[in-house]
Amino acid sequence: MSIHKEVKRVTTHILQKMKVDGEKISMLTAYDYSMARIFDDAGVDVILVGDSASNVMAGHETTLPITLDQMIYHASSVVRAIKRSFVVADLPFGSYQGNSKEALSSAIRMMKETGAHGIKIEGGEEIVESVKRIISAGVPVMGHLGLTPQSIYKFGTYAVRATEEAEAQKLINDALLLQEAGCFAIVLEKIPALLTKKVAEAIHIPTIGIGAGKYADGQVLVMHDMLGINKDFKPRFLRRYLNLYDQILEASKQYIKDVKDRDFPNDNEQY
Ligand SMILES: Nc1nc(=O)c2c([nH]1)NC[C@@H]1CN(c3ccc(C(=O)N[C@@H](CCC(=O)O)C(=O)O)cc3)CN21
Ligand SMILES: CC(C)C(=O)C(=O)O
Ligand SMILES: [Mg+2]
Repeated sequence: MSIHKEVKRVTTHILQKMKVDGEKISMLTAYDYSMARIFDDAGVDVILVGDSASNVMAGHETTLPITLDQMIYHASSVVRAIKRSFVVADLPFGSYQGNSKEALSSAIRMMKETGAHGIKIEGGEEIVESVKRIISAGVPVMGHLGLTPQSIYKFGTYAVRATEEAEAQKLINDALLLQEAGCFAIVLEKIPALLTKKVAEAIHIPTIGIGAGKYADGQVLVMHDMLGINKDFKPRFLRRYLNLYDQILEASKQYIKDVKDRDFPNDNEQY
């Protein structure tokens, strides 16, 4: 037995209890071992291995190009760092939309090859059958409604979603269907705060918002955005906790200067 204090791992039951108790859920994205280790240490409840890796790790314009193999590489790296947080991995575009059997085999690959604790897929009514099939295999599923980046070309913009009554009604209905299908939580992305309030009150599972306002049961941000590594991404919903771009830029410039000036390494930094 370990001599270290055992940490209580976050489970879907604990996340459910947090909603009931009114304790807000914290979620951040991570894509690698070193960052996941810091977030787990900090006590973040959920770590999302987002397909935003396609943007922030690989430099693609959208989330569409990232593959299941690449997501598995990121998720397995994150899981190796975790002691307490609940790890959710996005299934990427093209790995689940075909049919529920394909969705199940992608979810099983993700769970088997990474050790993640659950998966997230985007969509409502159209993915309900897949959600049910994945959950019946024992895999916790997180839903994702509102701005769903994998269908960006269907909408054409990253503008706020569900501002019209019909779209808002559809979103509430989708949330109810995902709950009924067995999802343990739902991400709500870039929708009006008052619609988030309605959804959060209409369902008993936690809602986790990004650009969805204060009434969500939890919040998620992409790590590069909240740490200020992403210089040009500043939507109104984003709060920056550091300006790492500038700090890393200055540190790199200092290193370059020290090398050029023969300042590094000094006598103590060599053998
Ligand atoms: N770095 C990063 N952060 C994210 O939050 C994120 C990703 N990447 N990649 C996948 C999706 C895409 N997401 C997005 C993308 C754009 C906006 C956004 O508000 N964009 C514009 C407004 C565009 C418009 O109104 O038409 C902005 O203000 O920057 C929000 C979330 C969220 N996800
Ligand atoms: C923005 C969050 C919710 C996400 O899906 C991602 O990072 O891929
Ligand atoms: Mg995503």
